Amino acid sequence: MKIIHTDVLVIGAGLAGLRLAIGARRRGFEAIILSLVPAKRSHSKAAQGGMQASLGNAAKGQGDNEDIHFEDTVRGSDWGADQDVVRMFVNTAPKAVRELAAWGVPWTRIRKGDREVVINGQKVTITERDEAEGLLAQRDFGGTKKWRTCHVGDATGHAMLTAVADRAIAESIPVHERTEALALIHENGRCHGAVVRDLVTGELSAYLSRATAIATGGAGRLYRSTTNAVISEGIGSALALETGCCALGNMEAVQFHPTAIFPAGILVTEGCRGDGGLLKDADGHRFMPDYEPEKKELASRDVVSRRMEEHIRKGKGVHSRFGEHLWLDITLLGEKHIRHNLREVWEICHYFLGVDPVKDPIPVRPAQHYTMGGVRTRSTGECPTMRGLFAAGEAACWDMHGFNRLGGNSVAETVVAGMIVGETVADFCAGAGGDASLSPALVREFVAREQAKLDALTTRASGEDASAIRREMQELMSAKVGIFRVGAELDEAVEKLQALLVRSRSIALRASSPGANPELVTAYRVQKMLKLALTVAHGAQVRTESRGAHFRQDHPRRDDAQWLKRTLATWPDESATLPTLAYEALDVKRMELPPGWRGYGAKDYIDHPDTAARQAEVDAVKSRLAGEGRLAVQQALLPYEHLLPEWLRGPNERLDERFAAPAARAAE
Ligand SMILES: Cc1cc2nc3c(=O)[nH]c(=O)nc-3n(C[C@H](O)[C@H](O)[C@H](O)COP(=O)(O)OP(=O)(O)OC[C@H]3O[C@@H](n4cnc5c(N)ncnc54)[C@H](O)[C@@H]3O)c2cc1C
Repeated sequence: MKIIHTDVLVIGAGLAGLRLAIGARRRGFEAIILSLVPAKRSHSKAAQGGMQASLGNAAKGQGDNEDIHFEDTVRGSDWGADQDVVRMFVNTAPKAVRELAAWGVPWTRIRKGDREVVINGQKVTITERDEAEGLLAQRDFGGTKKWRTCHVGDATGHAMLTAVADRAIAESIPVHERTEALALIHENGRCHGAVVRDLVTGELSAYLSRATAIATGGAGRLYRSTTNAVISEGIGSALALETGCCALGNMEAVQFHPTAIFPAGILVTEGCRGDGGLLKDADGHRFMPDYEPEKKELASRDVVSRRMEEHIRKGKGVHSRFGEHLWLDITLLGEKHIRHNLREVWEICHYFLGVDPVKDPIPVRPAQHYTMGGVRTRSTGECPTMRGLFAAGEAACWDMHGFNRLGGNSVAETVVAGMIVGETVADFCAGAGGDASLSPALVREFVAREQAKLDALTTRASGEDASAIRREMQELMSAKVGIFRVGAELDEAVEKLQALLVRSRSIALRASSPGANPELVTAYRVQKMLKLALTVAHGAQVRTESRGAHFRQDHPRRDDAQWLKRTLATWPDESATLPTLAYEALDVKRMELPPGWRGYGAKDYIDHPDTAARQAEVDAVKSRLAGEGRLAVQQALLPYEHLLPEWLRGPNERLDERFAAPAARAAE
């Protein structure tokens, strides 16, 4: 048995895993990163539209700051987010975007003077300030009050991942690609690393580490229709779940993106609507202003996706041989803008659809896009119930997005979380927590257990078909645990998923090769995916309210009185067919932004009993400190800086502040 030792084992080589490993390496610790694919093929590469950071450079972003980004994110989350984490995030995002610029990300820059843009369907001229010439540009995105999304055309993830992966190479961090973590090695609430399968040879090894971090991305492939890559199967989250003691947070919070190309499910970025694209129905009518007069196409994703499906249900969808869809019309942006700022969109439409978006509308319908839930951690990234285990990025629930993530906040989260959690991991390795004694027998036992599971699959003479089970799971999730949910259908979904899980325990293969064998991979992954699917469906079944992306037709109101809490799902034991659910209350008395109306979507919610008192306190602090500037008010309401590593504390500089009169600056 091969045993590999390292200080830090990072499972996942997307933006979050790479940035986390760089942080630990810079503090002097050895790190190894595992990845199913070469690092630069990780799913982060697919991010198109951009990264939110409140720089306030662009004319339409003027006046932006951390407070506005904070409010947008908390409202976007439908008050599900941890406000400490959101504060840490909004303060660090501008630093992260600048770090990436220094690492070579060719951010789209501002050119001073007049330029024509499309706002609310109209061509408008805006003037970029002289002093902003050459600074990072921002575009508009959904659910935001300011233009805040920094981007590299519409290939932002590509540029970011290339730069961060190159930085990891420069820091001499090895990526063991085409390897897959199958199980965490743990004992008495202490993680010691993972059992890892070589996807080419099939050989199992033990990777032993002082600290282990899960950064394995989302679980989109639980659904049939998703914008996610084929490797986004949520396996890292399942590894934590299978320990029996780590919880997954808010798994029922699943995002559906409004503009997936129909029927392929490939994403066209929110940047299309941010730049002025319109949603239209079968009659060519722009319908979003009818539902959302304030934010129109740029309400948050959960709201727009629901409105689109509602409109299709009213008979306004476009009929095609694959089913119904709506149109995304970006023709009004003009060829120059599309070929320059939305080049990937043009190419995707051209090559995958045979549609020229310069001249023709794009067929779209919402599809699964993002996993808000994940491995529950503290605000600094460590798992509260397993020492030595950490998580970051889409696989984690630390919990920045609550029940709905804003566009552009995910790639920003990956690098910010990498910066913060990388420090937590390094602190852990440097402190007493980094020492752990481990018996060789335990390692042998974990490896043998995984080998036995694989052997059972490759030697069983007859049994269930792994691909068929997986397809049934995906169909079920899309049909019954989608955008609109209802109790009876969720009951049915849970029951059928349980039956599929039982069937998956007797899968037999046609190809029994223990090495490179896609059928074997499907077989062992689907067993884990079904457990995840059950955390989603059962969480949705029990949560009898609507919040963000979790919408119950039979319970359409947000109910803060009963449900202002985070779902924690654990898996009791290998024979179980249902997760155990527990709940963690969110503390309204500490909230900087107490629950209220989001500014879009339904205005109909049940208040938490503490909301009115906390709102009165917040108002009193704001009026008492009115003359002392926003930072003083913020500190009084929710002190969070102690949670950040020292080098990430402190305010961010902005153009407005640099050019402001000294008196005004002091007040800031
Ligand atoms: C089409 C698309 C466009 C998007 N555009 C944007 C955007 O414009 N702005 C934005 O903010 N967000 C966007 N997002 C979301 C964002 O891209 C992702 O949430 C984010 O990049 C996830 O990064 P990550 O590092 O957490 O995971 P990933 O980049 O998904 O990386 C996961 C890594 O884990 C590895 N892995 C998985 N399982 C295992 C295992 N068992 N063992 C070993 N390795 C494993 C994989 O190989 C991979 O290296 C988009 C998402 C999609 C689908």
